[in-house]
Amino acid sequence: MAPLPDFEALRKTDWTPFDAPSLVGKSLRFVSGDPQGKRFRLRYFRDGKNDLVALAWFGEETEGPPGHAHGGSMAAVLDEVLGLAAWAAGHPIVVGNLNIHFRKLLPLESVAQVDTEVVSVKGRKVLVRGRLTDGKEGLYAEADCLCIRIL
Ligand SMILES: CCCCC/C=C\C/C=C\C/C=C\C/C=C\CCCC(=O)SCCNC(=O)CCNC(=O)[C@H](O)C(C)(C)COP(=O)(O)OP(=O)(O)OC[C@H]1O[C@@H](n2cnc3c(N)ncnc32)[C@H](O)[C@@H]1OP(=O)(O)O
Repeated sequence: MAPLPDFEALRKTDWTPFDAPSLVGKSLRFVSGDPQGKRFRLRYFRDGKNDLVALAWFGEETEGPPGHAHGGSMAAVLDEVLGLAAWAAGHPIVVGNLNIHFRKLLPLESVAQVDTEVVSVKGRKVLVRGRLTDGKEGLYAEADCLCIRIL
């Protein structure tokens, strides 16, 4: 069996844990609902700038290209994390448009980092930008997520 992800080792010292269900309820099951699952395992934090950040483990069941994550699995993670970033910034939204550039294959059984930033708020439209990386120089994907306020 593959080694379990060591989230604590990857967590930066100025990150504080973020409790997603207490903000948006327990319906976020597709991506982050099973912290011990074989597909995804996610942990949420706020970083030193108060932006939402996620550590996301891509298990073997996310496979697309041999040995690597399916693009749809990366899209699912980005959809949830960037939408949740808007909620965490005080905007009750759904995702209207998610535009992803896939830059590099993401190896299975590895933990990736998703950094987020709310870049603009115009009326009901909240634009969130995200980067899915290896936590260092390696960029797997970057995305712009247009969120629309529903409340
Ligand atoms: C019945 C259940 C509702 C329950 C809600 C309760 C809880 C909230 C739900 C989820 C939150 C939970 C956790 C959040 C964390 C992660 C989220 C996961 C992300 C998702 O997985 S979430 C599911 C996927 N998501 C959808 O399933 C959306 C389906 N869709 C719609 O629900 C509508 O389509 C909507 C609301 C998007 C817009 O509809 P609408 O009628 O309210 O607004 P309208 O069309 O007037 O647009 C207003 C202005 O936004 C611009 N605009 C709209 N859509 C655009 C687009 N696609 N591209 C570019 N611009 C767009 C217009 O151009 C206009 O711009 P302007 O004002 O400048 O003219």
